Amino acid sequence: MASKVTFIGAGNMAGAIIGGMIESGVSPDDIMATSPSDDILAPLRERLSIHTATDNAAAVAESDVVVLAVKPQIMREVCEKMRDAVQARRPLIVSVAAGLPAETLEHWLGGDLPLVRCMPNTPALVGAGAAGLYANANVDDAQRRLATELMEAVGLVEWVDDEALLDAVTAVSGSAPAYFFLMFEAMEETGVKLGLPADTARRLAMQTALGAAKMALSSDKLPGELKRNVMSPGGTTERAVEHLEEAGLRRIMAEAMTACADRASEMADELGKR
Ligand SMILES: NC(=O)C1=CN([C@@H]2O[C@H](COP(=O)(O)OP(=O)(O)OC[C@H]3O[C@@H](n4cnc5c(N)ncnc54)[C@H](OP(=O)(O)O)[C@@H]3O)[C@@H](O)[C@H]2O)C=CC1
Ligand SMILES: O=C(O)[C@@H]1CCC=N1
Repeated sequence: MASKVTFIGAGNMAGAIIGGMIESGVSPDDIMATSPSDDILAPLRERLSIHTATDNAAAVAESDVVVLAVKPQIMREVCEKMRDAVQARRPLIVSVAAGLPAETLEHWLGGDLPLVRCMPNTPALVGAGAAGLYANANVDDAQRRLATELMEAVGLVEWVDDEALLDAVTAVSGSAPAYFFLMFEAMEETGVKLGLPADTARRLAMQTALGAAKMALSSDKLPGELKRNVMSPGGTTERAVEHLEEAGLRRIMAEAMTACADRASEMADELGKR
């Protein structure tokens, strides 16, 4: 990727994407990150050799792609302060913020801009991210390819035609690493109660999740069949899976994921007013 990409905000999500980009071979010379605090930027300069700046408008002036990666709560102020620089340069805008609608972001930045909304996740850091992308009507084919190239450097990319579906993507993948991390905590705790050392239980649980995901991704069988293949009749897995089903795991997942998607749309109502 020869385009100059600037990340406005250098926190968890931007750090994960930048780390994954460099790991995949993108030149650090093409990457810039901004933050009000040089304490956050100094390690990025030293560890990753990327460019950094504390002035968002100055950074935008040299960019082909501007990734908005600050918290949704401060996005309006951040966008309005760099509006003139954005309008002068007219880069492709990529927002990773949960909830905030494309039309609102475009308006805060002065209007009539090519803007891609992206819902990534933090496994981007290890090249195993999953992202949903939506393009507004100003994005041309070359810019769509550019956004795809940016996010494919750090994982899977799925485009959606309906912006509202990004709330579903948030529930299925954006927030979902946390569901699995919670599961690892629970499995480790129980492994310890059953007598294993904590680090042994943790490693076994994590390796099993990795193996199950790899196997499901490479298999032509659906997850239900792979699950049944582990469940010997009258055996141990059957007992565990019956317990999970009776305890309502599917209902709990449905409620949690619906709450997640609802929160994204609530955030659009709370924070996304023009
Ligand atoms: N974390 C995740 O898993 C995911 C997050 N997202 C989205 O990514 C965005 C960022 O989230 P996340 O990385 O978790 O948040 P973080 O708080 O980790 O990162 C945001 C960064 O922006 C910095 N910042 C604050 N003000 C400015 C400013 N004026 N200019 C530049 N930078 C500024 C903050 O600095 P300081 O702390 O000093 O204020 C902080 O380092 C959010 O919109 C979120 O919805 C999307 C998908 C997944
Ligand atoms: O929790 C959040 O709001 C952000 C968006 C998706 C993951 N983290």
